[in-house]
Amino acid sequence: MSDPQSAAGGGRLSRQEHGRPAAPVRMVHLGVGNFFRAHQAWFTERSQDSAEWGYAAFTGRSAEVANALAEQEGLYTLLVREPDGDRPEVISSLSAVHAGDDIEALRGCFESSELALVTSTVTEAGYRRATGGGLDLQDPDVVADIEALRANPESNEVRTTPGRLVAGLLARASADAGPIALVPCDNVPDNGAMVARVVRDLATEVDPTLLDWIEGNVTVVTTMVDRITPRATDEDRETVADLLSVQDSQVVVTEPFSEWVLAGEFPRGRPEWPGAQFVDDVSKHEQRKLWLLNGSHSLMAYGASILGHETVSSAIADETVRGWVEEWWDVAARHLEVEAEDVVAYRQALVERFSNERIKHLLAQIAADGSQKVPIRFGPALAAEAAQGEVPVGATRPVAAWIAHLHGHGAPVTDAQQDTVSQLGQAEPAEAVRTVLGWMGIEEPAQSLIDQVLTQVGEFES
Ligand SMILES: NC(=O)c1ccc[n+]([C@@H]2O[C@H](COP(=O)([O-])OP(=O)(O)OC[C@H]3O[C@@H](n4cnc5c(N)ncnc54)[C@H](O)[C@@H]3O)[C@@H](O)[C@H]2O)c1
Ligand SMILES: O=P(O)(O)OC[C@@H](O)[C@@H](O)[C@H](O)[C@H](O)CO
Repeated sequence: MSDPQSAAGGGRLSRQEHGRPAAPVRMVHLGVGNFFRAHQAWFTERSQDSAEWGYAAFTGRSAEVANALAEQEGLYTLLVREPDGDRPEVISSLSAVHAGDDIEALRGCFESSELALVTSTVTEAGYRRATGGGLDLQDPDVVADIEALRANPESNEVRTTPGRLVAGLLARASADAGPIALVPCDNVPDNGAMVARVVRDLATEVDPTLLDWIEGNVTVVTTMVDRITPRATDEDRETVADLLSVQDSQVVVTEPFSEWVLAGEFPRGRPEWPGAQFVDDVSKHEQRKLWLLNGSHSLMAYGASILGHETVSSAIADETVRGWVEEWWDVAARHLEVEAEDVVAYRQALVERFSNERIKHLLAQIAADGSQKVPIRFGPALAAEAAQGEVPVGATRPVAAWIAHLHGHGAPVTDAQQDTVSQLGQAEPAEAVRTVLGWMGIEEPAQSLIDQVLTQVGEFES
């Protein structure tokens, strides 16, 4: 690897300067957000066999990131934010970058027998699920994708992630290009089963004969992914300009920690991905991370923003907030499958990670899309507590904080289910609590439980 400092002063990153030609495309990624660039692309960069494994990356929605990355030949700087300084790494694993609506290019990738796997990070909402987990067949974009692909399997008018995956699989089946692995990397429990289901649901509507081909050729890998990756700022881009003498509009900032646990088959191989763990079942890793890390993130996003905090590091330094987090962790820990000492160590490590003041992780960013996050982060432990009788305050506080947030307190409300959450915010409070508890799997909540949440909502709003 050449010295990135040799890149032309103040110029752009270039493959020639960096000394790494684009690797052959053997992977597709959907959703070129910050996290993908800090995680899957970085693991690939660090693989011993990275010269054989290039990504064709497709944006989720707008073409902006694809255009900007194309100007830099797919290269970008990952700024690893250590507690005492920044370490820049130039990442070159994106061999091609396309706008998400370039379905022709997507189809071309799927038709190649060289393509081995498809990773995705399109947010929880991007998989277009209805309550219950199946594909949302009422979603107008899903309906449009089904109509477009029914009318023409080679249609270029495909907008949703399940639609794009099915368009790709139709092309691959037709080209007889062989098996492929789908590898979702979003914070969704059992994300492999989730993707398998929405893909099958959409294929069923478009062309049921594809189901047999999927059965014989598509494996779905379930993953637990972790690396705190906030959005980069102008200041971060200036830091890279100072450190590397390049103007990089696509800087990504991340923490030093990273974790990737995967379960499933890769019929056409994969990069070596150093440090990734391959296991039979990710569920205990996934619960530990989703409930302890993401759960406390959401609790702080709603509760601590009401106290005026803007970032995770500021929130966790506040003793009141730290107390809420510890109370939630005490509840979650009772329902985790991992060893008690692992939970203790994980909690300590999380406090350290959250306290990294140099990571400006905005609570407002974490607060988005609560309708997709609150039930999966808090529901299982809360429902288990409710089934046992009296529910500790640490289990209900996150729900109360979210409802106070929907009432207009703390971070602004942005949600993929905007209509639903607006109605919830305007509903009679006890009814809103009942509805949210229902989403958490508590169908007939005791009046005492509803009263407990209402009291906590009142505390947040006073
Ligand atoms: N940022 C993190 O710290 C982190 C860590 C672990 C996992 N994740 C997972 O990665 C996902 C993406 O996070 P990020 O930090 O990259 O966010 P981001 O905002 O940087 O990127 C989101 C990506 O998803 C796409 N997208 C958004 N809504 C979509 C939709 N409805 N349909 C299709 N594509 C859509 C966007 O176009 C973009 O490419 C998260 O939702 C989370 O599940 C993030
Ligand atoms: O990315 P989201 O929106 O699913 O959740 C917000 C954060 O909790 C999340 O990004 C964490 O930082 C991440 O999951 C750490 O690995």
